[in-house]
Amino acid sequence: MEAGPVAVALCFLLRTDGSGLSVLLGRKKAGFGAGKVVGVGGKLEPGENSLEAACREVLEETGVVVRPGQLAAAGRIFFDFPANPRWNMDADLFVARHWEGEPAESAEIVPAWYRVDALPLADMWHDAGNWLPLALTGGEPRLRIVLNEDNATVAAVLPLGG
Ligand SMILES: Nc1[nH]c(=O)nc2c1ncn2[C@H]1C[C@H](O)[C@@H](COP(=O)(O)OP(=O)(O)OP(=O)(O)O)O1
Repeated sequence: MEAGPVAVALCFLLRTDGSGLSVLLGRKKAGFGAGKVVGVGGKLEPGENSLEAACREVLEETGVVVRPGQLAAAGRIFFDFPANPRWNMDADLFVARHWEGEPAESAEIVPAWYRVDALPLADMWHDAGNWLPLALTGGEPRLRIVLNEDNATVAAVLPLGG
């Protein structure tokens, strides 16, 4: 029997300053997607919902304290890896404009602020351009991203059914 997708939660901290809207992303130091700039987040632990997982991952990866009530739903993306279905992930996206603390490097990521109108797409997963700008600007994407056999480039972007 094939296992279902792994549930993950991603949380994008957003701030506005003189140069416009910026988002906190992280360069991944190890694990899945190492070397890439990625959203802060990761897999749900048993018994956790995605809001709780998002808050825990923000704390673990950046040291920032954000509470479930400070998150707003920002979409849902199913990362579909037909060549390696064990990597399939069902990601709930959140944004937050309020939190406590300053981001700091952790064992998992090096966090940094990026302008939303100048996202580091060349350093991210190829699919990020298909969903991240929309998610950060209130478009609430609900998409299935189908990866090619190389598990990297995008084969198709489809609406999420159901
Ligand atoms: N195609 C894709 N595009 C993207 O932008 N992010 C993706 C992606 N496929 C997976 N991800 C993200 C979602 C999730 O946050 C992350 C993988 O989860 P984790 O960071 O928890 O995995 P790791 O293997 O590093 O951690 P452990 O759970 O400690 O093993 O990769």
